[in-house]
Amino acid sequence: MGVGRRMKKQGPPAPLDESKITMLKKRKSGSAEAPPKPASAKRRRSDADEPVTKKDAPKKKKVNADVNVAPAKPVKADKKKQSTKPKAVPVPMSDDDEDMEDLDDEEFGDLDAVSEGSMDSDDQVEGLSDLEDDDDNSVMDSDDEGRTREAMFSDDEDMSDAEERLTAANIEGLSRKLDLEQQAEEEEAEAELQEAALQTNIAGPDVFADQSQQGLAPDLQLLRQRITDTIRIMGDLKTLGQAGKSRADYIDLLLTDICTYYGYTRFLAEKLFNLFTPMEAFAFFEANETPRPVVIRTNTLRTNRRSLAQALINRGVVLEPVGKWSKVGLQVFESPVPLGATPEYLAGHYILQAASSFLPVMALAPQPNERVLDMASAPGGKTTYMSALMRNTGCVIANDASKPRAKGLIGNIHRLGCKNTVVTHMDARTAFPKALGGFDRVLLDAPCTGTGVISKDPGVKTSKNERDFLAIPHMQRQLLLAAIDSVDHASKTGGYIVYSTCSVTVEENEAVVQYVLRKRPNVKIVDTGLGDFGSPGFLSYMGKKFDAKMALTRRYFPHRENVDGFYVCKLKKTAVTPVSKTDDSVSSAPAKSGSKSPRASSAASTDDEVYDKTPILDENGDAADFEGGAFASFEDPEDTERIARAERNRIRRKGLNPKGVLNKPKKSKSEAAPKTSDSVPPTKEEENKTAASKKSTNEGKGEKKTVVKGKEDKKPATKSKEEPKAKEEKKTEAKPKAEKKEKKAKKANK
Ligand SMILES: C[S@@+](CC[C@H](N)C(=O)[O-])C[C@H]1O[C@@H](n2cnc3c(N)ncnc32)[C@H](O)[C@@H]1O
Repeated sequence: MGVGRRMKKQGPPAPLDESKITMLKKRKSGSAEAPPKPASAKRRRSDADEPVTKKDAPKKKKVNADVNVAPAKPVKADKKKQSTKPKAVPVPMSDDDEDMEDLDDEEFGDLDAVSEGSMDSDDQVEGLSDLEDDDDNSVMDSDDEGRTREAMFSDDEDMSDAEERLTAANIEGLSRKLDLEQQAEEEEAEAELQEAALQTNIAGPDVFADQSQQGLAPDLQLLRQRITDTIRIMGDLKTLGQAGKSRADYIDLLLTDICTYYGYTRFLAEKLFNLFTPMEAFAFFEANETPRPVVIRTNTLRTNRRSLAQALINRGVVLEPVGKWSKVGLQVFESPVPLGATPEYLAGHYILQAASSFLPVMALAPQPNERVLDMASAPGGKTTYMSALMRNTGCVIANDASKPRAKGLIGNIHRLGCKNTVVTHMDARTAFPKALGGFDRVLLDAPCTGTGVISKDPGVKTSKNERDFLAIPHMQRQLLLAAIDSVDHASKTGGYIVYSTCSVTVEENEAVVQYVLRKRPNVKIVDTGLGDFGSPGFLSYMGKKFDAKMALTRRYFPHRENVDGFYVCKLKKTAVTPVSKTDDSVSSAPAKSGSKSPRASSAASTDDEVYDKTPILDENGDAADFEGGAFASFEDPEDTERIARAERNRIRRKGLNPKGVLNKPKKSKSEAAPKTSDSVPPTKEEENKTAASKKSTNEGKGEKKTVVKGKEDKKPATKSKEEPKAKEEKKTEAKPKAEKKEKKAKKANK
């Protein structure tokens, strides 16, 4: 009982305690069969609870008001007064507990019902109202309840049963009412204070006056006050603005204050400020000062959310579902144990993952048996989610350019039991689709400036400069083009790309998408499927207009959704990228001379241009070959084809036409000899022949066969340096022999 009770007291809901619920449901069904008469606490509640929960709020007030005023019931009023002292005594706590037990017993009709902690008080109020309205009603029949009260109010032993019950009910009712009133008063006072603070400067405070204090350590309270004052003035500049001060002056002052108060560089503060109204910008900066809720994602490859919640609750963790939008997220309010070291964590039952980071995967919606690419995947929160959604079928290529991060990725993949995942460590800009293409879906959770996760990494406030906001979006554009070109538009189940960042700037989001829409007319923005959660992408920004469908992309903000700042865009590829378009997109750099392949030329000509090999076609240009082939089991005959294909790709990468190179008649041994690193790699046959001839040559010379033999072949300079040495050695070896011969000859002569 302890756990469930603790949870209800500390956090709102316990909607996940389903195993307990099942047990309780059984109990409930048992009690339902029992005769209705045995006036128990349960019965009181079962009579009262369900209809009461929603309608009793007014009743509660009415009853309490009666209690306070009605002279016809002096006893109640007296008891109530007496009750002011016991109110602080743990009676309400006991009541709470009891109510919780009752709730446990009776209210857990479904998971959500558990979360209604307010039902406790409602229950009580209902009991109270019943008690007053009809003296003989079922509430009063509650023997168990009566006994409980007796025990609780043992000081009042001389009172009659009815009085006792009345008193107990009044005390708790009053206690709750007082609590509510106090809370309301406090809220009112707070609101008044805030209003007063604003009213004091109703004529428009002279926010510029304080600037003389610059240079001293800032008084943060004053600074904050000035920020709010400036924002208020900017809301009605005509009335509140000072003469001679323009909007720009106020913005300038506000930005200066924001930088001082929150610690941003001017550059970044301005960039972020420009995304919102001044008021909302303030809310955004404020939200960045507080952490987002801790969220874990259930790994459905190993367990389910209900069992996981139960296991963690048993460890004293206070949690609830993250929201209706996710079936696997749990928000953790409190944990007496480190969440990264529980047995459940170690067994891979969950992963610590920010709520917003679920969204791109949900938008991508990978299906079982698909071939999916996660272009920038470490540390694998999204990869492992994809793997789980695909139920460990199909294939996920999890790539990341960072080796240390890729190690973390591998760790997570193993811990979470993802068996359909292959980790690669490549620069996705150049590796895809050259190395692999034809994916059903691609996720590009792009490297970004991290302006959406400042609460996690406050270093962003000062570390990101103008250069970053040029270089990073540039990289994002390259990656997104590669992502698009790696998708098979003809995929029967997919053909989708999801682009996401944990940044809120337009340069990294809408502007990147706009760029690729221009470069790749064969993609279109589609609905993310994430519903109303979040806000639509910007349709325009600072005079720039974006695609009308940009509103289908989603933005998430810490101050709006209480999640990390995030951006999600879903694209559907409708056709292979037209070669003409890839040529169009050539920027300034000239095409590689001598290259006859249009694809190769376009790829070589610009740094943001990539090949479109969606999918990588076989020799006959037949894409159907790839259905289940590219990622199927690596059987021998298929391997041969793959190797051949890889070879063709290799040749293409070198800017050569594979057909031309492979169909060339094989040169004679002597002709083939001077191969450079740029030439086409030798076939196996050729390699064997070369190796055999080298071996025989070396054996003939009596030299030892070494591993670096090949290198020596490629580096004649080294060899030539070694030759004179060997000759000298031979000479020195030969000298004593000659001397001996001479001596022998002399002896013979004698
Ligand atoms: C936002 S993080 C990815 C987070 C990951 N998707 C997850 O959910 O755990 C961006 C990743 O991109 C990787 N990265 C940066 N440049 C890359 C490139 N050119 N190719 C592939 N990965 C790259 C970084 O190493 C980093 O791990």
